[in-house]
Amino acid sequence: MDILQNYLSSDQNTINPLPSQFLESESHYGIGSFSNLSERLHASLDLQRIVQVFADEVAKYVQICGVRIQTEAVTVQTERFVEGIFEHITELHINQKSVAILTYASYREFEHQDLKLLQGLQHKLTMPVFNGLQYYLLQQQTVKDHLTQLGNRAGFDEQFDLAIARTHRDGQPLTLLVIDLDNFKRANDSFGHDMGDEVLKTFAKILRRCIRRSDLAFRFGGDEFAVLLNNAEEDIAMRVAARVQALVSQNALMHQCQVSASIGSATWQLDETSKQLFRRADNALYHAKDCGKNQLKCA
Ligand SMILES: Nc1nc2c(ncn2[C@@H]2O[C@H](COP(=O)(O)OP(=O)(O)OP(=O)(O)O)[C@@H](O)[C@H]2O)c(=O)[nH]1
Repeated sequence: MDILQNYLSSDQNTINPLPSQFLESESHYGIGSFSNLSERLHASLDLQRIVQVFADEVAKYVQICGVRIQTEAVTVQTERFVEGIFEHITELHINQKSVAILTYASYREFEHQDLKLLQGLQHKLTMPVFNGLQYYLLQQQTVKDHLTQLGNRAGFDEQFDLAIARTHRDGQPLTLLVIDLDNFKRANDSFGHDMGDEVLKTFAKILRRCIRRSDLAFRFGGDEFAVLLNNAEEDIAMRVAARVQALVSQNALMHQCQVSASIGSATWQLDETSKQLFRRADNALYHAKDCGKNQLKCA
C-alpha cells in the first residue's frame, strides 16, 4: 500500500488505532505484538527491505511519511521518503554502541504517545539492522578495491551490466572512461612501492572529486581505472577528463612522480554489448597512449 497516499487521505483521528492502555504497558510490545514484526524483520538481510517492513508497520499506528537509517557505511530510507516538516531522530544501540541513526519524518508533530509507541517498536529493529549492516559490509568487501576504496573489477562488471540495462530501458546516455596512469612503473621504480601506492590512492581521490555522486569509479588493478558516467555523452566525458588532468597536474605528489593520466572514452550506442563498448573505450585509450600520453581520446 502507498503509505504516503494512505496518510494524505486519512483522518488524523483514525491514524493511531491503539487504545491508550496499550501504550502504557511495555509488556504489550513483547513477542507476538505488532503482527510478528520481529519475525518479519529477521526474515531479511537486505537493509532496504528491513527499513520498508519496519516503516509499513509503524505507519499503521503513527502518521509518518518516511523512515531513514544512517550508518557510517550506508544510508537507507523508505522508497518514497519525504522530508516531512517534523522529524524524530533516535539512535539504535547494542551494548551502548551505536548501530545506526534512525529518523522518522512526519507532517505532524510527534506526540508523547507516538514516541512511546515508536520506542516499543524500534528495539525490534536493532538486531535486524545490525545483521543487515554486517551483510552489506561483507558484500562491499567483494566489490571494493582495498587500496583505493574504489570499486574493483568485480564491482565494475556488476555495475557495468546494470548501467547498460538501465540505458537500454531509459534511453539515457552512458559513457565509459578507461584510464591508465602514465609512467607509473618509473615512479614505482624510482620512489618505491609505498610511494607508488600513495600515487594510486591520490589518483583515486582526484577521480572521486571529478565525478558526480551518480557516477561510479573503479580500479581494475595496477594503474588501470574506469569510470561510468551516467546520463552523460562525449561533452561530459571531455569536461571530466579535463578536470582529472588539471587536478593531476596540480597535485604535488603526482608532479613529483611525473605521473599523468591517459583516458579513452566511448559512449554507448544502441544495441551495443558491454564488451563492445569496453573495447571501443580501450582502443581509444591505446590511441591516447600512442599519441603521446596525458590526453583524452574519444572513440
Ligand atoms: N605501487 C603499486 N604498484 C603496482 C600495483 N599494482 C601494479 N603495480 C605496478 O604498476 C606498474 C604498471 O605498469 P605499466 O602500466 O606498464 O607502467 P607505466 O609506466 O604506467 O606504463 P605506461 O602506461 O606505458 O606509461 C607495474 O610496475 C606494476 O608492478 C600496486 O598495487 N601498487
